[in-house]
Amino acid sequence: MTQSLGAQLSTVTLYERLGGAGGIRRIVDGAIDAHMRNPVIQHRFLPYEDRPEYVEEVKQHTCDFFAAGSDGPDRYRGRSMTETHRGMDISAREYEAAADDILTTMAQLGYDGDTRAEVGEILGSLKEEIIHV
Ligand code: HEM
Repeated sequence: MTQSLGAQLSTVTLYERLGGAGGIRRIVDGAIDAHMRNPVIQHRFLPYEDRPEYVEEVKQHTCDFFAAGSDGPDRYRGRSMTETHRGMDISAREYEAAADDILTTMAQLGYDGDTRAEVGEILGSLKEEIIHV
């Protein structure tokens, strides 16, 4: 019997639909580039421009974080979301700008609406751990 689309989707992890480690890396690279150009949040990221090794480390942590959160391999060794963003006093507007950058990058890379919505939900679930902490 042919599987319904819903049943097929439930057997393919989000990690696989994101294109695994390579796909996630393209999303993270594109999103960080977008953050650097986004007037709402660029001031948070531009100071790191002259620390390429550190940016690479944070990008690697972010890739591992996305992998772990999408049913891929769990190698995340970075800090918790609250610990990472504590003291930055990130506003809801800044949070939305960062989430928009990620979802817009995904649209530009050709990810379908369902996959983008799923990532959007995961991002939404992290909001309270990131803003005003
Ligand atoms: C949308 C949801 C967000 C997620 C999933 C997220 C995730 C992460 C992760 C995984 C790291 C690396 C942690 C580590 O290396 O230990 C990180 C670092 C960072 N994030 Fe976020 N973040 C989000 C939103 C934001 C927002 C809205 C801002 C500011 C407007 C922000 C600013 C930063 C900065 C500046 C760093 C580098 C911190 C440092 O090491 O000094 N993030 N984030």
